[in-house]
Amino acid sequence: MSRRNKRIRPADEARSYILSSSDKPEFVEQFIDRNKDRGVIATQPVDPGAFVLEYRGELITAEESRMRSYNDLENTFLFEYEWQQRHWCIDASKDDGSLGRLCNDNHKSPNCSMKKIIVNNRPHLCLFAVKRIEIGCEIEYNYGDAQWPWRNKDSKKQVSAPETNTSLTDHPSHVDLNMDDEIKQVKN
Ligand SMILES: C[S@@+](CC[C@H](N)C(=O)[O-])C[C@H]1O[C@@H](n2cnc3c(N)ncnc32)[C@H](O)[C@@H]1O
Repeated sequence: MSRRNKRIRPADEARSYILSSSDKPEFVEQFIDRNKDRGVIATQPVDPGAFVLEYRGELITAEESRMRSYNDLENTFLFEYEWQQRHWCIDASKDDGSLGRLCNDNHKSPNCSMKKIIVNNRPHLCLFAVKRIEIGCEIEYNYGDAQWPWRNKDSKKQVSAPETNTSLTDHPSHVDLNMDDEIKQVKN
C-alpha cells in the first residue's frame, strides 16, 4: 500500500491562515535590540519553501495610501505592490497583534521572501522560507530597493532613536512592484 504524503502544501497552509486571520503558533514576537526593537523568532525549525506568516493589514489602493497621513514609523508598515496592473498597498500601520508586520529587513541574506497569494479574488502578502530556518532565528526578508537608513552603518545611531529619525521620509514604504511570485489560489 502506498503511503500518502500528508504534508500540507505551503500555498494551502497560507490560505488557511489567511482565512482564519491567525498566525502560526511556532512564531513569536521578541525584543531583538535597540535598533530593531521587536522582531519575530522561530520556535520550531522551518523547511525551505514553507509558509511562514501573512503580512496582514488593511488592503487599500496606493492612491488611498498617499492620501492618508502617516508618521515616519507608520510609513515603514506600508507595503506597496502591483496586482492586475494596479498598485495596491497593505497598510499594517495599526498594531493588530499580528506577527507579519513585525518582521525586520535583511537585504543581504534574508531567510524569507514575500509573495502575493490570491484568496477569494483578493491579493494577500505572505512570507515563505527561502532556506531552512533554525529554532531561535529571526524571520527576515528584503524590504526592497529603498535606501533604508539602517542599511547604512553610519546612520545606526539615528535609527535607534525614532523620535529624531527624519530620514525615512524619502522612502516611505516597502515597494515591490516587480514581485513576480504570484500564487493563485483556486481551491474553494
Ligand atoms: C515594519 S517595522 C518592523 C517591526 C519593528 N521592528 C517594530 O518593533 O515595530 C520596520 C521598522 O523596524 C526597524 N527595522 C527593520 N529592519 C531593521 C534592520 N535590519 N535594522 C534595524 N532596524 C530595522 C526600523 O525601525 C523600521 O522602521
